[in-house]
Amino acid sequence: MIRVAVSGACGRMGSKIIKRITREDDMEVVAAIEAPNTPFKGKDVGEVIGIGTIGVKVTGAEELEEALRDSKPDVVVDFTIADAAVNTVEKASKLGINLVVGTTGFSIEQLEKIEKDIKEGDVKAIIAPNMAVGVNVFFKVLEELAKLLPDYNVEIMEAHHKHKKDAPSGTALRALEIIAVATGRDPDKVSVYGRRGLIGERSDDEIGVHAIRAGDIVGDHIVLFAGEGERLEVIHRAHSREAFVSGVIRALRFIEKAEPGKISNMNDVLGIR
Ligand SMILES: NC(=O)C1=CN([C@@H]2O[C@H](COP(=O)(O)OP(=O)(O)OC[C@H]3O[C@@H](n4cnc5c(N)ncnc54)[C@H](O)[C@@H]3O)[C@@H](O)[C@H]2O)C=CC1
Ligand SMILES: O=C(O)C1=N[C@H](C(=O)O)C[C@H](O)C1
Repeated sequence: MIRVAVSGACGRMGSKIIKRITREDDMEVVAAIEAPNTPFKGKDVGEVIGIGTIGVKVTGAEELEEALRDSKPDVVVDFTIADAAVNTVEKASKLGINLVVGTTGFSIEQLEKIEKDIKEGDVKAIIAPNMAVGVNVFFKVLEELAKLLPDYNVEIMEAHHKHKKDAPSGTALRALEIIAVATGRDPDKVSVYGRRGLIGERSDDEIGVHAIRAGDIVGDHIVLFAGEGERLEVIHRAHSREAFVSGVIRALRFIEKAEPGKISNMNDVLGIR
């Protein structure tokens, strides 16, 4: 049995991950962590997320370390916000617990800390801005297209629900990085986030990144490669969060095979080279 602690347990992703784990026969939820001083503290997480009692009480993140020590999970899954995920990684690494992190919106400094904690703790970790199988194939396609069409103008567009806190999405930023690196460009130097005013002509080097927030859009990513007289568009649309949840379940089954002290990604889980 894979013993799983879920941080962000009552959120859009955390609640669906818990629901799915309760239906799998090789894994179980042993801890449910929520924001500090959560009103759900002490309530059964199954009751809170509408699946009935599962015997796991919600704990506030102020007691994260204690909760992890007591529940002894094999893996902590984190779908929260960047600051919270940094803390989850720190505590889990210190206790030698493996990690699956889907949270996005990290700063460079936060990513450096995460990397350092995982290395020092020598734990296994899978961190990916998008766990959907299709998106990870989409990344591979983008890398190939960028090499095949190096002179084409690239624009990245993403659309998400109105509740999403970070922008652009972690997936759009990963797409930017993949395309820039594949064509020998520095993503930080060539990215242009939205455009406004009398900004002049577009340079050939730049990569535009645009974020839409509206209603209940689960997650769309569109990358266009435009040349003279034509354009090629690659589109991934998540219809349901189950696409991400399925990826999390695969990551949970893979993690024992991951390299300790290092951050693995969904390519490692899915065997994409
Ligand atoms: N990698 C992937 O495939 C996906 C990644 N995401 C990312 O996952 C994150 C969460 O997304 P949603 O579930 O839509 O957000 P949400 O806002 O519905 O859920 C986040 C949950 O974390 C809780 N939380 C806040 N601070 C906390 C703390 N210190 N400790 C524990 N819990 C805390 C909140 O109360 C909330 O219940 C975002 O960064 C999002 O971009 C979302 C979908 C797929
Ligand atoms: O917040 C979301 O919802 C999502 N976030 C991830 C991201 O930032 O890329 C992945 C997915 O698109 C849904």
